[in-house]
Amino acid sequence: MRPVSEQTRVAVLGAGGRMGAAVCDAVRGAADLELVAALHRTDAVSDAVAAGASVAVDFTVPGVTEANVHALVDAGVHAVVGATGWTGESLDRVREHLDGAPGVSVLVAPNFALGAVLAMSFAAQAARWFESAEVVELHHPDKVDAPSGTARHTAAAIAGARAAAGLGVMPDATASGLEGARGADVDGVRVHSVRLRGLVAHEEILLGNPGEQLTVRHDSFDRTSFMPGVLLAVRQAASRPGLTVGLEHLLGLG
Ligand SMILES: NC(=O)C1=CN([C@@H]2O[C@H](COP(=O)(O)OP(=O)(O)OC[C@H]3O[C@@H](n4cnc5c(N)ncnc54)[C@H](OP(=O)(O)O)[C@@H]3O)[C@@H](O)[C@H]2O)C=CC1
Ligand SMILES: O=C(O)C1=N[C@H](C(=O)O)C[C@H](O)C1
Repeated sequence: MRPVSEQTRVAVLGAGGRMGAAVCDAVRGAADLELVAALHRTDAVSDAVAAGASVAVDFTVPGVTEANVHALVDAGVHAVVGATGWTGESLDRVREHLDGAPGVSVLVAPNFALGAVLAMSFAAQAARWFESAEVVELHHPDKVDAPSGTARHTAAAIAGARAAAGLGVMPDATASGLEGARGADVDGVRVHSVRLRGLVAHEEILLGNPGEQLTVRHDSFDRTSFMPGVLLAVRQAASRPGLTVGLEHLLGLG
Protein backbone atom coordinates (compact mmCIF):
# COMPACT_ATOMS: atom_id res chain seq x y z
CA MET A 1 0.00 0.00 0.00
CA ARG A 2 1.33 3.43 -0.94
CA PRO A 3 1.46 6.22 1.66
CA VAL A 4 -1.93 7.96 1.79
CA SER A 5 -0.36 11.27 0.70
CA GLU A 6 0.62 9.78 -2.70
CA GLN A 7 -2.80 8.40 -3.54
CA THR A 8 -5.23 10.21 -5.84
CA ARG A 9 -8.61 10.59 -4.12
CA VAL A 10 -11.37 9.38 -6.42
CA ALA A 11 -15.17 9.64 -6.28
CA VAL A 12 -17.48 7.53 -8.45
CA LEU A 13 -20.90 8.86 -9.51
CA GLY A 14 -23.40 6.18 -10.54
CA ALA A 15 -21.57 3.76 -8.24
CA GLY A 16 -24.46 1.30 -8.10
CA GLY A 17 -24.65 0.86 -11.86
CA ARG A 18 -23.05 -1.80 -14.06
CA MET A 19 -20.11 0.45 -14.95
CA GLY A 20 -19.96 2.41 -11.70
CA ALA A 21 -19.61 -0.78 -9.64
CA ALA A 22 -16.82 -2.04 -11.90
CA VAL A 23 -15.00 1.31 -11.61
CA CYS A 24 -15.27 1.20 -7.79
CA ASP A 25 -13.65 -2.27 -7.83
CA ALA A 26 -10.91 -1.10 -10.21
CA VAL A 27 -10.11 1.97 -8.08
CA ARG A 28 -10.04 -0.14 -4.91
CA GLY A 29 -7.60 -2.47 -6.65
CA ALA A 30 -5.18 0.31 -7.67
CA ALA A 31 -2.44 1.09 -5.14
CA ASP A 32 -2.06 4.70 -6.30
CA LEU A 33 -5.80 5.50 -6.06
CA GLU A 34 -8.18 5.77 -3.11
CA LEU A 35 -11.95 5.48 -3.44
CA VAL A 36 -13.25 8.23 -1.14
CA ALA A 37 -16.90 8.37 -2.30
CA ALA A 38 -19.22 5.95 -4.08
CA LEU A 39 -22.31 8.00 -4.91
CA HIS A 40 -25.81 6.86 -5.85
CA ARG A 41 -28.70 8.79 -7.39
CA THR A 42 -29.89 9.90 -3.93
CA ASP A 43 -26.49 11.49 -3.15
CA ALA A 44 -25.40 15.02 -4.06
CA VAL A 45 -22.31 15.84 -6.12
CA SER A 46 -21.20 17.97 -3.18
CA ASP A 47 -20.69 14.70 -1.26
CA ALA A 48 -17.72 13.99 -3.56
CA VAL A 49 -16.28 17.39 -2.72
CA ALA A 50 -16.90 16.89 0.99
CA ALA A 51 -15.05 13.57 0.80
CA GLY A 52 -12.00 15.38 -0.59
CA ALA A 53 -12.05 13.86 -4.09
CA SER A 54 -9.66 15.40 -6.58
CA VAL A 55 -11.05 13.33 -9.49
CA ALA A 56 -14.63 12.17 -10.02
CA VAL A 57 -15.64 9.44 -12.47
CA ASP A 58 -19.18 9.79 -13.85
CA PHE A 59 -21.02 6.72 -15.13
CA THR A 60 -24.54 7.95 -14.52
CA VAL A 61 -26.99 8.35 -17.40
CA PRO A 62 -27.65 10.74 -20.31
CA GLY A 63 -29.56 13.77 -19.05
CA VAL A 64 -27.83 13.75 -15.65
CA THR A 65 -24.16 13.73 -16.49
CA GLU A 66 -23.86 17.30 -17.81
CA ALA A 67 -25.20 18.84 -14.59
CA ASN A 68 -22.80 16.65 -12.60
CA VAL A 69 -19.86 17.89 -14.66
CA HIS A 70 -20.76 21.57 -14.17
CA ALA A 71 -21.05 21.01 -10.40
CA LEU A 72 -17.65 19.27 -10.35
CA VAL A 73 -16.01 22.08 -12.35
CA ASP A 74 -17.48 24.64 -9.95
CA ALA A 75 -15.87 22.69 -7.09
CA GLY A 76 -12.49 22.39 -8.87
CA VAL A 77 -12.75 18.59 -9.13
CA HIS A 78 -11.42 16.96 -12.33
CA ALA A 79 -14.08 14.90 -14.16
CA VAL A 80 -13.62 11.65 -16.07
CA VAL A 81 -16.91 11.01 -17.87
CA GLY A 82 -18.08 7.76 -19.42
CA ALA A 83 -21.81 8.42 -19.41
CA THR A 84 -23.20 9.02 -22.90
CA GLY A 85 -25.72 11.54 -24.21
CA TRP A 86 -23.26 14.34 -24.97
CA THR A 87 -23.89 16.68 -27.91
CA GLY A 88 -21.83 19.40 -29.57
CA GLU A 89 -23.87 21.95 -27.61
CA SER A 90 -23.41 20.32 -24.18
CA LEU A 91 -19.68 19.92 -24.83
CA ASP A 92 -19.48 23.61 -25.82
CA ARG A 93 -21.13 24.59 -22.53
CA VAL A 94 -18.52 22.60 -20.59
CA ARG A 95 -15.68 24.08 -22.67
CA GLU A 96 -16.96 27.57 -21.92
CA HIS A 97 -17.31 26.77 -18.21
CA LEU A 98 -13.74 25.46 -18.10
CA ASP A 99 -12.47 28.76 -19.57
CA GLY A 100 -13.31 30.25 -16.18
CA ALA A 101 -11.80 27.35 -14.20
CA PRO A 102 -8.09 27.24 -15.03
CA GLY A 103 -6.34 23.99 -14.17
CA VAL A 104 -9.54 21.93 -14.01
CA SER A 105 -9.93 19.09 -16.49
CA VAL A 106 -12.88 17.24 -18.00
CA LEU A 107 -12.42 14.15 -20.16
CA VAL A 108 -15.53 12.86 -21.93
CA ALA A 109 -14.91 9.50 -23.60
CA PRO A 110 -17.70 7.55 -25.31
CA ASN A 111 -15.66 4.37 -24.95
CA PHE A 112 -12.79 3.51 -22.58
CA ALA A 113 -11.96 0.11 -24.12
CA LEU A 114 -8.58 0.38 -25.81
CA GLY A 115 -9.67 -1.87 -28.69
CA ALA A 116 -12.78 0.20 -29.32
CA VAL A 117 -10.73 3.39 -29.50
CA LEU A 118 -8.32 1.72 -31.93
CA ALA A 119 -11.25 0.43 -34.03
CA MET A 120 -12.62 3.99 -34.32
CA SER A 121 -9.19 5.27 -35.29
CA PHE A 122 -8.67 2.52 -37.90
CA ALA A 123 -12.13 3.18 -39.39
CA ALA A 124 -11.51 6.91 -39.66
CA GLN A 125 -8.14 6.22 -41.28
CA ALA A 126 -9.72 3.87 -43.83
CA ALA A 127 -12.83 5.96 -44.57
CA ARG A 128 -11.25 8.23 -47.18
CA TRP A 129 -10.49 5.20 -49.40
CA PHE A 130 -14.03 3.78 -49.55
CA GLU A 131 -17.21 4.81 -51.38
CA SER A 132 -19.48 3.49 -48.63
CA ALA A 133 -19.25 3.25 -44.84
CA GLU A 134 -21.91 2.18 -42.33
CA VAL A 135 -21.73 1.52 -38.59
CA VAL A 136 -23.50 -1.30 -36.72
CA GLU A 137 -23.46 -1.17 -32.92
CA LEU A 138 -24.70 -4.14 -30.89
CA HIS A 139 -25.46 -3.94 -27.15
CA HIS A 140 -27.19 -5.54 -24.18
CA PRO A 141 -30.93 -4.75 -24.11
CA ASP A 142 -30.70 -2.75 -20.83
CA LYS A 143 -28.95 0.11 -22.62
CA VAL A 144 -31.15 3.22 -22.54
CA ASP A 145 -29.77 5.21 -25.48
CA ALA A 146 -29.39 4.56 -29.21
CA PRO A 147 -27.27 4.86 -31.20
CA SER A 148 -24.43 4.29 -28.74
CA GLY A 149 -22.10 7.16 -27.93
CA THR A 150 -19.31 5.13 -29.51
CA ALA A 151 -21.21 4.73 -32.78
CA ARG A 152 -21.97 8.45 -32.91
CA HIS A 153 -18.30 9.27 -32.29
CA THR A 154 -17.23 6.72 -34.94
CA ALA A 155 -19.69 8.04 -37.52
CA ALA A 156 -18.67 11.64 -36.87
CA ALA A 157 -14.99 10.69 -37.33
CA ILE A 158 -15.78 8.86 -40.58
CA ALA A 159 -17.80 11.85 -41.81
CA GLY A 160 -14.91 14.18 -40.95
CA ALA A 161 -12.40 11.99 -42.80
CA ARG A 162 -14.68 11.78 -45.86
CA ALA A 163 -15.20 15.54 -45.92
CA ALA A 164 -11.45 16.19 -45.57
CA ALA A 165 -10.86 13.84 -48.53
CA GLY A 166 -13.46 15.62 -50.63
CA LEU A 167 -15.80 12.59 -50.80
CA GLY A 168 -19.45 13.32 -51.46
CA VAL A 169 -22.68 11.60 -50.48
CA MET A 170 -22.50 7.78 -50.30
CA PRO A 171 -24.29 5.73 -52.97
CA ASP A 172 -27.81 4.70 -51.86
CA ALA A 173 -30.74 4.25 -54.23
CA THR A 174 -33.30 3.63 -51.45
CA ALA A 175 -36.46 5.49 -52.47
CA SER A 176 -39.13 3.73 -50.37
CA GLY A 177 -39.55 1.29 -47.49
CA LEU A 178 -40.28 1.14 -43.78
CA GLU A 179 -39.20 4.12 -41.67
CA GLY A 180 -35.98 3.35 -39.80
CA ALA A 181 -34.92 0.53 -42.09
CA ARG A 182 -31.78 2.43 -43.08
CA GLY A 183 -30.86 3.28 -39.50
CA ALA A 184 -30.01 6.69 -38.05
CA ASP A 185 -28.19 9.37 -40.00
CA VAL A 186 -25.15 10.73 -38.13
CA ASP A 187 -23.47 13.41 -40.23
CA GLY A 188 -24.44 11.49 -43.38
CA VAL A 189 -23.22 8.11 -42.07
CA ARG A 190 -25.85 5.40 -41.45
CA VAL A 191 -25.78 3.86 -37.94
CA HIS A 192 -27.72 0.70 -37.03
CA SER A 193 -28.47 -0.35 -33.43
CA VAL A 194 -29.00 -3.96 -32.31
CA ARG A 195 -30.19 -4.81 -28.77
CA LEU A 196 -29.80 -8.48 -27.85
CA ARG A 197 -29.73 -10.41 -24.57
CA GLY A 198 -26.29 -11.90 -24.05
CA LEU A 199 -24.37 -9.05 -25.67
CA VAL A 200 -22.26 -6.49 -23.79
CA ALA A 201 -20.88 -3.84 -26.21
CA HIS A 202 -19.85 -4.45 -29.82
CA GLU A 203 -19.30 -2.39 -32.95
CA GLU A 204 -18.74 -3.15 -36.62
CA ILE A 205 -17.69 -0.60 -39.18
CA LEU A 206 -18.39 -1.76 -42.74
CA LEU A 207 -16.46 -0.08 -45.55
CA GLY A 208 -17.31 -0.89 -49.15
CA ASN A 209 -15.83 -0.39 -52.59
CA PRO A 210 -16.62 -2.07 -55.91
CA GLY A 211 -15.62 -5.71 -55.45
CA GLU A 212 -14.31 -5.45 -51.87
CA GLN A 213 -15.29 -4.90 -48.23
CA LEU A 214 -13.26 -4.03 -45.16
CA THR A 215 -14.84 -4.79 -41.77
CA VAL A 216 -13.42 -3.34 -38.57
CA ARG A 217 -14.97 -5.02 -35.49
CA HIS A 218 -14.51 -4.64 -31.77
CA ASP A 219 -16.11 -6.70 -28.98
CA SER A 220 -16.27 -5.91 -25.28
CA PHE A 221 -17.21 -9.26 -23.73
CA ASP A 222 -16.91 -7.94 -20.19
CA ARG A 223 -16.91 -4.52 -18.48
CA THR A 224 -13.36 -5.15 -17.28
CA SER A 225 -12.42 -4.12 -20.84
CA PHE A 226 -13.18 -0.48 -19.97
CA MET A 227 -11.12 -0.31 -16.77
CA PRO A 228 -7.56 0.26 -18.08
CA GLY A 229 -8.83 3.27 -20.04
CA VAL A 230 -10.74 4.66 -17.05
CA LEU A 231 -7.72 4.31 -14.76
CA LEU A 232 -5.45 5.91 -17.38
CA ALA A 233 -7.82 8.89 -17.59
CA VAL A 234 -7.99 9.23 -13.79
CA ARG A 235 -4.20 9.17 -13.53
CA GLN A 236 -3.78 11.80 -16.28
CA ALA A 237 -6.63 14.07 -15.16
CA ALA A 238 -4.50 16.56 -13.21
CA SER A 239 -2.09 17.03 -16.12
CA ARG A 240 -4.69 17.68 -18.87
CA PRO A 241 -6.53 20.94 -18.04
CA GLY A 242 -9.51 21.91 -20.19
CA LEU A 243 -11.90 19.68 -22.14
CA THR A 244 -10.72 16.50 -23.87
CA VAL A 245 -13.21 14.49 -25.93
CA GLY A 246 -12.19 10.89 -26.60
CA LEU A 247 -9.61 8.59 -25.05
CA GLU A 248 -7.71 8.63 -28.36
CA HIS A 249 -6.01 11.85 -27.23
CA LEU A 250 -4.46 10.01 -24.25
CA LEU A 251 -3.29 7.16 -26.49
CA GLY A 252 -1.48 9.33 -29.03
CA LEU A 253 -4.15 8.64 -31.65
CA GLY A 254 -6.05 11.95 -31.62
N1 LIG B 1 -17.53 5.33 -21.92
C1 LIG B 1 -17.57 4.01 -21.79
O1 LIG B 1 -16.56 3.30 -22.01
C2 LIG B 1 -18.83 3.36 -21.37
C3 LIG B 1 -19.95 4.13 -21.20
N2 LIG B 1 -21.09 3.57 -20.75
C4 LIG B 1 -22.18 4.50 -20.48
O2 LIG B 1 -22.23 4.71 -19.07
C5 LIG B 1 -23.57 5.00 -18.69
C6 LIG B 1 -23.99 4.04 -17.58
O3 LIG B 1 -24.06 2.73 -18.11
P1 LIG B 1 -24.43 1.50 -17.16
O4 LIG B 1 -23.48 1.45 -16.03
O5 LIG B 1 -24.59 0.33 -18.02
O6 LIG B 1 -25.88 1.95 -16.64
P2 LIG B 1 -26.64 1.55 -15.29
O7 LIG B 1 -28.08 1.81 -15.55
O8 LIG B 1 -26.22 0.21 -14.81
O9 LIG B 1 -26.10 2.62 -14.23
C7 LIG B 1 -26.48 3.95 -14.26
C8 LIG B 1 -26.17 4.59 -12.93
O10 LIG B 1 -26.64 5.93 -12.99
C9 LIG B 1 -27.33 6.24 -11.82
N3 LIG B 1 -28.45 7.15 -12.08
C10 LIG B 1 -29.55 6.89 -12.79
N4 LIG B 1 -30.35 7.97 -12.79
C11 LIG B 1 -29.72 8.90 -12.06
C12 LIG B 1 -30.05 10.23 -11.68
N5 LIG B 1 -31.22 10.78 -12.03
N6 LIG B 1 -29.16 10.91 -10.92
C13 LIG B 1 -28.00 10.34 -10.55
N7 LIG B 1 -27.65 9.08 -10.85
C14 LIG B 1 -28.51 8.38 -11.61
C15 LIG B 1 -27.87 4.93 -11.27
O11 LIG B 1 -27.92 5.09 -9.87
P3 LIG B 1 -28.60 4.04 -8.86
O12 LIG B 1 -27.59 2.96 -8.72
O13 LIG B 1 -28.79 4.83 -7.61
O14 LIG B 1 -29.87 3.61 -9.53
C16 LIG B 1 -26.83 3.93 -11.73
O15 LIG B 1 -25.85 3.76 -10.73
C17 LIG B 1 -24.40 4.92 -19.97
O16 LIG B 1 -24.52 6.21 -20.51
C18 LIG B 1 -23.55 4.05 -20.88
O17 LIG B 1 -23.79 4.27 -22.22
C19 LIG B 1 -21.20 2.24 -20.49
C20 LIG B 1 -20.14 1.42 -20.69
C21 LIG B 1 -18.85 1.91 -21.15
O1 LIG C 1 -24.24 1.32 -22.46
C1 LIG C 1 -23.23 0.62 -22.69
O2 LIG C 1 -23.14 -0.54 -22.31
C2 LIG C 1 -22.12 1.21 -23.42
N1 LIG C 1 -22.15 2.48 -23.68
C3 LIG C 1 -21.17 3.23 -24.37
C4 LIG C 1 -21.72 3.77 -25.66
O3 LIG C 1 -22.90 4.16 -25.71
O4 LIG C 1 -20.97 3.87 -26.62
C5 LIG C 1 -19.87 2.48 -24.52
C6 LIG C 1 -20.02 1.03 -24.78
O5 LIG C 1 -20.50 0.86 -26.07
C7 LIG C 1 -20.94 0.38 -23.76
